[in-house]
Amino acid sequence: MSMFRNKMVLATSAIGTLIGGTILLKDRMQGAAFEKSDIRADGKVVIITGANTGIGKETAHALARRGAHVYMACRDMKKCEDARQEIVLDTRNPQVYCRECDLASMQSIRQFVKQFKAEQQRLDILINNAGVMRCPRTLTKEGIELQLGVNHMGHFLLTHLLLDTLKLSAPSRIVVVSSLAHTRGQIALDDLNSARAYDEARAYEQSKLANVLFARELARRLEGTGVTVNALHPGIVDTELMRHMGIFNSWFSGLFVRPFVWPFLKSPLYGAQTTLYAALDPDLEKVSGQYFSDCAPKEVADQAKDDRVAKWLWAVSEKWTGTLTGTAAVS
Ligand SMILES: NC(=O)c1ccc[n+]([C@@H]2O[C@H](COP(=O)([O-])OP(=O)(O)OC[C@H]3O[C@@H](n4cnc5c(N)ncnc54)[C@H](O)[C@@H]3O)[C@@H](O)[C@H]2O)c1
Repeated sequence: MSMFRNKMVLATSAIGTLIGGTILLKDRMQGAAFEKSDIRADGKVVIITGANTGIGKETAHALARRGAHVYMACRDMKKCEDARQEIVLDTRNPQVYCRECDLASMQSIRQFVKQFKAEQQRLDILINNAGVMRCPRTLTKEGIELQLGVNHMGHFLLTHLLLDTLKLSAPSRIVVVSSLAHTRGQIALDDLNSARAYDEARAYEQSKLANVLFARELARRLEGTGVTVNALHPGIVDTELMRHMGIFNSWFSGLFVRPFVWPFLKSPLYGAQTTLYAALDPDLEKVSGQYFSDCAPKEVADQAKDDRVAKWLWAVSEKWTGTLTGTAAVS
């Protein structure tokens, strides 16, 4: 009997140590918090794309708490409204708005900007956050491969249409949520639209590299305007982003993969910290063309420093989004 009791005590303390250790590890893996948490954003007008879930929702929440006027630019109005109500209830800031913006449709983006400009004279912070990862090959309304279309091209058009307002509101900021995945990315100069060959992971990595190339090229073009643009990696964050990756959504993964991966994932709250840092830290007011991770500057991959590719991508993006002509032409 006493041997049985000893075994029980041993097993209980082993389980306790395992749980305690896992929680401690999880805590350590959350990464840096944006330290200047008392910084207010009262009256600042902010647009956040993909603000109804994950990192975008936490970013919207934190900015609303700091007093900003937050425009949640989302595709799904029902989910957006649910998130908005949660944020307003918690922050008591009524200046949080849901607006439809499907980044897979140029017409939707143009309509969003038209409505926004009819309501607001200024824009202090634009946060290009929305993203889709490793989905099966799908096309946007204009025929652009979805990951490139939403993660890069849609944001390219959105930013372009808002530049005049951002310049008038200077000092103002553009924050581009990229990813560490850009380090594995290559821009397929001969098959940008993945028409000949499609690989879900490669298309995501290409789109995230495009984010960094875009941020750096735009920063160069905006020199002297008072509008800054920086890109970032939010960390590996526990969000719905992996919804298309079957391995992470099966019962098998729920039982045998997730428990082991969970301690190493940031919560969405911590995933939003580097975005908040880039959007609000006063020390970054004149910093542009940089890349951040864990609330600190970080070197980008060599292929993200290739100015010739950045210029090529810029020219193609202008053509495919119709920023010069008003009519998108994908080829
Ligand atoms: N989660 C991570 O580990 C991680 C790592 C690196 C980078 N990122 C980047 O962080 C950003 C936010 O991702 P998340 O992790 O919060 O994922 P998420 O899936 O929770 O959020 C993505 C948001 O983008 C929106 N979105 C998708 N397609 C859209 C479209 N056509 N139009 C408008 N909105 C659209 C979704 O509705 C959602 O609100 C993405 O750009 C992602 O690439 C995430």
